Amino acid sequence: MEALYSNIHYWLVDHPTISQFEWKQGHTFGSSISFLTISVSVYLCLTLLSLRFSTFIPTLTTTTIRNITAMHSLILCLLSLLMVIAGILSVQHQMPPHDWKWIVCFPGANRTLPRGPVFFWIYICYLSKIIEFIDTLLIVLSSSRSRRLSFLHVYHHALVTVLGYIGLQHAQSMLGLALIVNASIHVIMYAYYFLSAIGKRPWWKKVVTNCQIYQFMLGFMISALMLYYHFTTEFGCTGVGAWCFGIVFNASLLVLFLDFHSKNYTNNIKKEL
Ligand SMILES: CC(C)(COP(=O)(O)OP(=O)(O)OC[C@H]1O[C@@H](n2cnc3c(N)ncnc32)[C@H](O)[C@@H]1OP(=O)(O)O)[C@@H](O)C(=O)NCCC(=O)NCCSC(=O)CC(=O)O
Repeated sequence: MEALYSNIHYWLVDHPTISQFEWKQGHTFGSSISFLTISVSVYLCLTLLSLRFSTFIPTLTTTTIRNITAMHSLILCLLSLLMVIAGILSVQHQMPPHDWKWIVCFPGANRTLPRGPVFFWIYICYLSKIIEFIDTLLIVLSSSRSRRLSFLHVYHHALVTVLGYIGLQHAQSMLGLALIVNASIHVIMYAYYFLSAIGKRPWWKKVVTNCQIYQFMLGFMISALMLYYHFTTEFGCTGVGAWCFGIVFNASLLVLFLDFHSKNYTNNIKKEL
């Protein structure tokens, strides 16, 4: 058992590529402003064009689209699970001994650089947000696109990538925790999408939405703690400027998800009554 743990720890934390990782703008793959701008612009342009010219876009047969979405969702589900495990091990490894405050507040005044295993996995999470653009492509190519290509979906996919970039660039406090929480939610979300795609639509759709809503609420609570440390400790916390963008995004997603919740589930209760 111990040998298995050491092996996992080596491949997820201690391997030189991971332990010596450093986000260097312009050097690390995907770290240039042009990479970010082009990726997000191409994503938005193609999505808007597909909305504008939806009648010209062929829809794939149900079987083809289901097989591709099932495979894509399974890959993202497993990748998210990997990020949860690696995120926990990396935080444990990189956190100074018994300094629990570090989880929500990386020491400021140039004392924290975006390097080491925690930032490696945040970086993988950032790249995974670009892979998640494929979700939108799959929706566009499916027959249910008019129902599922929502503002919430496109807004989330475009902005989360930008915020991941800004967070890495500024070694934003709380990102390690955000990685673990968000990847955990994505494990169940992509499991839900996988099961839907293979025709076994789970009964727990509402549970997934509730978990997403709790995630955004938790974001506010942890932020309050981070701000407390920021204003009461000698060096403050890193990336408070980047956090300002993040918290506005968090608030907007909370509003959009509450709206999604009331539209999708409140009517069901009324129908049941
Ligand atoms: C329960 C939810 C996860 C999903 O709600 P939806 O109404 O979109 O779900 P649904 O029941 O229509 O989904 C089932 C349909 O999705 C298809 N499907 C399968 N895999 C998919 C994938 N990877 N991306 C997009 N769609 C996919 C299935 O084949 C099925 O199609 P068919 O219906 O044709 O059989 C919800 O809580 C939610 O997140 N809603 C917002 C919509 C969204 O885009 N969410 C993801 C990004 S936001 C996010 O990720 C926030 C976060 O960080 O937590």
